[in-house]
Amino acid sequence: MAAKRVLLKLSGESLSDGSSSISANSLLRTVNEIKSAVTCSRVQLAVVIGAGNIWRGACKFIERVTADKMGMLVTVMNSLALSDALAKAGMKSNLFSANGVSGFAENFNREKVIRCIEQGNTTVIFAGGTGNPFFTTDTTAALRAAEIKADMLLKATQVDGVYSADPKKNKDAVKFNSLTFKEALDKHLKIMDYEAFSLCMQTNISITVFDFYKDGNLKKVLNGEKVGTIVEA
Ligand SMILES: Nc1ncnc2c1ncn2[C@@H]1O[C@H](COP(=O)(O)OP(=O)(O)OP(=O)(O)O)[C@@H](O)[C@H]1O
Ligand SMILES: O=c1ccn([C@@H]2O[C@H](COP(=O)(O)O)[C@@H](O)[C@H]2O)c(=O)[nH]1
Repeated sequence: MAAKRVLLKLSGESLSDGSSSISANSLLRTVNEIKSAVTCSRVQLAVVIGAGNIWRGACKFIERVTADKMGMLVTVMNSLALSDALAKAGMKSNLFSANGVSGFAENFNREKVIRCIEQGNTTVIFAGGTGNPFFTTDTTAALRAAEIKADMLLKATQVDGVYSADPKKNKDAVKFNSLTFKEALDKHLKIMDYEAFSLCMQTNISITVFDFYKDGNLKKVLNGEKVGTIVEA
């Protein structure tokens, strides 16, 4: 059976314990979840990590474009942390960044990335967002998934799937086991932004939204078990 090519979107919070933005324990847990999942399944893994643990891109004294650049830079920091923690756990990774962050990461180059993924035995990490302001790392994940022709996008988050409304704000929200891209877009479900859903719809890459904080869930998703919510055509 051919290896599945998977784009895993981690939130910045996966590196944080709440009191410190990047905590050793959270990094270790995240890496252990990845390691135990990839060692038990045939998978070519690429990762995009958000910046919500450090920067959310808003401040009245900072222009939106500047704030967005800061957010993209934070994803470089988080990616560097993840890359080192993977290395400590004995896992190889290759870090590519949008825009030049010379000396910190290699520039994103699609052909090189695909060669790297095909050689296997590495986790490719995409830093620096799309390289453009006004976007998010969810959209980055959808974009990179399309560029590398991923089979699926996994959104690792703090909720156990897609709900009719934000379950953290609405106790009556109802969970979907599955839904179509069109439904997700029409219902304005804010678990991911419009651009990310729309790009995955155009490229026919399914999205699985699952609770990353339940131990073993990533492994279950990669092994094809029904976890979370799947959004597909
Ligand atoms: N319809 C919905 N179904 C499920 N969750 C939803 C929905 N609408 C909004 N949410 C919220 O979306 C959040 C998604 O968070 P996500 O994992 O993207 O973290 P983030 O804060 O954006 O991370 P980062 O900025 O680091 O990428 C969930 O915590 C959830 O509360
Ligand atoms: O392509 C991109 C990606 C991200 N940004 C900015 O970075 C922050 C952090 O990303 P999250 O997805 O919210 O974790 C985002 O809010 C934007 O400000 C960007 O401009 N372009």
